[in-house]
Amino acid sequence: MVTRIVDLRSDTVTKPTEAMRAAMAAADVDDDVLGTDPTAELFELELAKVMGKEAAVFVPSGTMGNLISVLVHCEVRGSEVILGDNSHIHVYENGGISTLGGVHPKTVKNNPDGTMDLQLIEAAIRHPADALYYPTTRLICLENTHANCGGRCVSVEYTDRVGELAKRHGLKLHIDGARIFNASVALGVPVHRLVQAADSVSVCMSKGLGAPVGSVIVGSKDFIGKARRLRKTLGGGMRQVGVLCAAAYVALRDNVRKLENDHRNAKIFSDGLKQIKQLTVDSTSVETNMVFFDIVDSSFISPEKLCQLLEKHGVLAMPASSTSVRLVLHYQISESDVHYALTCIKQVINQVLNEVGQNGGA
Ligand SMILES: Cc1ncc(COP(=O)(O)O)c(C=O)c1O
Ligand SMILES: C[C@@H](O)[C@H](N)C(=O)O
Repeated sequence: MVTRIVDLRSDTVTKPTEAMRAAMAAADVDDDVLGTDPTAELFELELAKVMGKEAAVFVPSGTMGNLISVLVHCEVRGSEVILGDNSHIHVYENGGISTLGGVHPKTVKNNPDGTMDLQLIEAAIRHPADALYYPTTRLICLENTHANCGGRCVSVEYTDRVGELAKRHGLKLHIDGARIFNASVALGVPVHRLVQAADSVSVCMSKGLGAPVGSVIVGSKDFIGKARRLRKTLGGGMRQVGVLCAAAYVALRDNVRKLENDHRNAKIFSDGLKQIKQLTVDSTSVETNMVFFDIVDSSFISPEKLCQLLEKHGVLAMPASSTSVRLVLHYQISESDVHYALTCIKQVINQVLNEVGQNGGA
């Protein structure tokens, strides 16, 4: 009988706090499609200010935030976007920019730290004056923190250099900032400075910040005007959305300060995993709330099997590859939960080792 749940599958699993639920219940609402929901307006103004941009629009998900941003920047037929081959937009968003927006993705290899070599980005750019048979590059996308690169932070210096490169070539820069507040806290750089070079940012309120639903796109007034219209086209126009914005407002107010503790717990987890000889973890890559670890010999236990056995102890995690597992820390995971999960991982590995009759143990 499982009496304790430690959910490390993702920071998308965070549930609304009592303060969020109270704010949702008390929210002053009206019809946001008619532009009159006061709580939505208040929250959008606040987030635009925090991010240092002119305007903002609330959207149901980070996927829609990225989709709308790419499609507004690439509204001319035959447009191409340069993005990481391991980016969330390219890997986990159903190819929406192409299937719904007709935008052509031009991938550049992501480095382990989440960046793309500037020379490779520049080499990938295709200009309108180029050969008739080329698409035209109109946008570069970055991701900060970078989820598939272990939640690594992209520095403000690198972001600024990509912004300069984009401007030099008449391109726009979008940042998938699903976890931009994690990057800001880990780098010690104010979030508005971190995204200063970007023309648009999609910010998730529903991950480490803990709101139940939603993301926000920030950018210029003109850009957000087009984004709001495209949101409606995509069926994302919401009526009394102030109920959700009220929770997002509380998340912004209360939970940014909790991110540092998530990063601390990730480090504690990573250090504990290093003590288990059947596992390897690159602790230098643990910069924020994610920990990826490899099973040294996945022939004795696969990531899927390990996650299945851990679930019997109430520890929930997700395989990241055929040899690795991803753990994501969030403010509903305590340090005690971290130590409990580590104990369960050791127990499961010893259990399997005993079953296969091997010597040694975790
Ligand atoms: C880096 C990144 N971008 C975008 C998204 C999409 O957000 P959503 O799940 O709200 O569509 C996610 C994950 O959820 C993500 O990890
Ligand atoms: C899986 C992915 O879409 C999600 N953003 C996560 O990190 O959990």
